[in-house]
Order: sequence, then structure tokens, then C-alpha cells
Amino acid sequence: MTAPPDNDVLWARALHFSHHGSPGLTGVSLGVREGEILAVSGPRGSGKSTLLRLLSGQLLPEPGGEVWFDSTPVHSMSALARERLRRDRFGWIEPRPGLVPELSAWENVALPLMLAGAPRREAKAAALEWLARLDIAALARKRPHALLQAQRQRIAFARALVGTPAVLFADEPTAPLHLADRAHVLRTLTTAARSHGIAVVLATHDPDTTALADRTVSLLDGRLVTTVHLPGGGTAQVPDDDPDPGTDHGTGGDPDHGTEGRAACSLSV
Ligand SMILES: Nc1ncnc2c1ncn2[C@@H]1O[C@H](COP(=O)(O)OP(=O)(O)OP(=O)(O)O)[C@@H](O)[C@H]1O
Repeated sequence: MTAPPDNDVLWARALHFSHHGSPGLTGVSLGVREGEILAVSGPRGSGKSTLLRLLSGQLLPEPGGEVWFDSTPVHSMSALARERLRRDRFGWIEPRPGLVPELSAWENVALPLMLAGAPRREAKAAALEWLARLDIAALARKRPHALLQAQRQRIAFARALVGTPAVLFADEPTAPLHLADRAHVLRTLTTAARSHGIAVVLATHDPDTTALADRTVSLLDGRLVTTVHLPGGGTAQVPDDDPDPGTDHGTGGDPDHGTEGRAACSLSV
């Protein structure tokens, strides 16, 4: 077992996972630096959600796979330790906001802090600060049913950020939003994460979303692939065979080299 590089907050090697026998992820290795916004792109069913669930300790990789957070092996932690890690150091956003309907916006945001034992006054102050950062301070007292979908999703973002997690996992966070809302909501999220040094792992199949990331890795049929540009102007996606995240962070290295002899698994011209 090799310890990961110091500057990677999250590091994974040789991740394999099958959903009841059907392959979800095959040999994925990557690293995420502190404060980095990493997009995980790929078509539907390519393994993005499976990867995020493995990286966040919700799923365990098959034997031989490793996930490290802050130089601690997550893959060998007990279920309870992984649950604590997720609660204390990770944030999670899904396409559906999943707010508690009986609670106001600020109460929904403050909930993780109060469940962790923070005094109500302190939790409320933190919740109000995050609502202000996400441009929805005026909605603090409203209940979810009185809000628009985009506003509810911003509240879910604030709830995921309020504990200042080391890593925020966002799985298609803008999927339910109109196109016009998407860029604005995401820009607000990435700005807030950057200003607090929060690393974001963002699963998306939307090219406009990947444009906001510092770096993008692509999945196809459960494998990391690298996009290479063909002489005729098209592109091909070739498997990234490097099992070690190493210094290129599992992005497949230089797209102009080392692709000869590899089978292109997707072509578009
Ligand atoms: N609970 C499950 N049971 C069986 N197969 C599953 C399960 N979850 C995912 N899969 C399969 O694993 C593969 C990867 O799915 P995954 O949800 O990780 O992809 P994705 O890129 O996130 O897709 P989407 O964008 O649709 O969420 C797919 O073939 C999917 O059908």
C-alpha cells in the first residue's frame, strides 16, 4: 500500500466496482488536490455516480482498490468511521435538493451543524452567512414549498457547504435547473468553494459545467478515457491505462503521445 502524494486531499488507485455483477467502474485511478474543482464527465451510465460514491466512502472498492483522504486510508476504515468522515469532512449534493419541508431555509442549512451539537445561535449565524454567499439571504425564513427549484437547490448547496467540508461531492447538481439558472448557480457554488479552499468533485455530462472546473477527467463505460484530437479535425476517446494517479492525476497524460496501439473506444468526427 503506497501513501498518496501530500498535496492530494483525495487519492484513489485501481478502483473496480460491480453492481450485482454488472460493471460500474473498471480500474480508475485519480487524485484531487486541496481546493481543486475537478469535473468528472461522461455520458449517462458511464460510472460518474459510482466513482463519487467510492471516493466519498459510501461504497467500498473491490479488493486491491484504494481511496485515501488526507493521507488516511478510507478503504480500510470501519463503516462507522466512514460515516463520521462523511459527516465531518465531506459535503454531498444531488440533483434533488432533499430539504426538510417543515423547516425554513435557514433551519435546513443549519441542520447539519445542530445535529453535530452546535448551539442553535451559532448554527443560525453560519447558515445565514452561507445563504448570503449564495445570494439567497432574503429567503432565510421561507419554507421549501414557497421557493423555486433553483432557490431550493441553492439551499441544498448552502447546507452542503455550511460545515466547510474538505471535499464537496456534487452529483449532477444542476440537472433539475433551467439552462439560464445553471451557470449562475454553479458559478456561485464554485466561487464559494474556492474562497474557502473546498475541493469539489463535480459529476456532470454538461460541457458548460465542466468549463467551470480546474480540470476534467472523462469516463466511458466505467473507465477513464483521454480525448485525443485527430488530424482530420475529429476527436477519439482512448482508455487511460495508467493505473497510478501519480503526477498527472490520472488524466491520461499527454494526449499527443503514447496512444498508438490502444483501441479507440469512441470516435466522433
Ligand atoms: N444500483 C445499481 N444496480 C445495478 N446497476 C447499477 C446500479 N447503479 C448503477 N448501475 C449501473 O452501473 C453503471 C454506472 O452507473 P452510474 O450511475 O455510476 O453512471 P452515471 O455516469 O452516474 O450515470 P447517470 O448520469 O445516469 O447518473 C451503469 O451501467 C448503471 O446502469
